[in-house]
Amino acid sequence: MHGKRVVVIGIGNSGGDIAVESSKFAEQVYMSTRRGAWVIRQVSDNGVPVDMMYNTRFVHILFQLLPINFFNWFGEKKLNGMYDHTTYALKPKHRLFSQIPVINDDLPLKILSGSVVIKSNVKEICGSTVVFDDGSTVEMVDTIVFATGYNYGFPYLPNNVLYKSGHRVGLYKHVFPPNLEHTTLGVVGFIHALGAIMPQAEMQARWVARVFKGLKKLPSNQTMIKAVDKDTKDIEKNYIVSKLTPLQVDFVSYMDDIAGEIGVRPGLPWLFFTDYQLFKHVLWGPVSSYQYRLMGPGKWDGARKAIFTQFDRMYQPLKSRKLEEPESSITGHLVKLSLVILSGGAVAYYFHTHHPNTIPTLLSNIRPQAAWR
Ligand SMILES: NC(=O)C1=CN([C@@H]2O[C@H](COP(=O)(O)OP(=O)(O)OC[C@H]3O[C@@H](n4cnc5c(N)ncnc54)[C@H](OP(=O)(O)O)[C@@H]3O)[C@@H](O)[C@H]2O)C=CC1
Repeated sequence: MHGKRVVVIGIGNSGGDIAVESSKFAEQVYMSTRRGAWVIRQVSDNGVPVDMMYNTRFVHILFQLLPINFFNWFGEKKLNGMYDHTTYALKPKHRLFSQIPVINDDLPLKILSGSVVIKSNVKEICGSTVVFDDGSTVEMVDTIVFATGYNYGFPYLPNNVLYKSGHRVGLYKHVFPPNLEHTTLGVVGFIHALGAIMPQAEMQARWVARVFKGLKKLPSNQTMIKAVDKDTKDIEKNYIVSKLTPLQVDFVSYMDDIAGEIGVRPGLPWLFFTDYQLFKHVLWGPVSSYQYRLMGPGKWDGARKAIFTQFDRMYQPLKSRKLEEPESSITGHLVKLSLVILSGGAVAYYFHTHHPNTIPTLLSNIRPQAAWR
């Protein structure tokens, strides 16, 4: 890419990475998008990694209680507060939580400094000239990168193994083909969520191991097929599922769901009464793999301590210069607590009056499991 004029087509996470990296050496990078994208940062408020900040049970409960449009509005406002997506020519046609966002801390800076220029969709390519939908052109282009996504397929499997559910390869809970006579195949890592793949793949692998060992039975083929189709319908309610983006799951719901299969899902009410300090960490802290090692098969005695110290480990590399720690303010804590109690009360009251079944259903979903009681 050194000294080249580059056009990157597609503004997914591949396109974002390629544009940013090549802009360090290229003469000029252009990035073409047909519908734009929301660009989010990995480093969130106070420098906390975005998944440590938002992949928490508290946020997850709010997502279940409040309408998705509220989170779209809130998230888009926060993102535009950092860099206005219209000014940066990024503003997409879709809402924040209906597509995979581009996670890229550097892209806005590259756009601001002019080393990456956002363009509309490509209309045609004439020799070394690229013509865009809005009539503008870029001349003397050396390299065009098609960062236009993947086709997902299993060409090495017999057709009868695959069950299609809309755009998705229909796997029971994204792992088991639902129409096999015997459970001899499990697919691990074939999902996408706003969270790291490693803990999700680990959870799937733990389930697969138990099924293959005969410790856990799968439901009948018909039940699995029904569940696959329901899952596809559910995700399509708020998310644009296409052949390019068929793998989406909700991080916490999915982790808890598979954990339920294994018998390792932590129950909040149970923790509240038996270990309040741990309850607070499990409710407010990131849903990391440690939470699924507290009890049940695969229990790890170090899990509780690991949960309490996960932020220490994250901050450790930053402690490269000794500074005085700021004192925590009691008033700040009290204000935060009152806000939480007030908003929690308001939300609970609203749902109690408008949707009387929601709260009992939610509580029954987060109850402790028999496997580890
Ligand atoms: N660091 C990481 O964790 C990374 C993760 N990934 C992941 O890999 C997966 C694939 O990502 P990626 O390769 O970016 O692919 P995506 O499918 O996410 O994005 C493809 C992009 O190409 C555009 N596109 C597709 N077809 C056309 C076309 N015919 N004409 C014009 N534009 C087109 C799409 O536009 P439109 O939206 O309009 O359809 C979209 O902007 C994703 O899950 C992604 O998150 C990828 C890179 C890095």
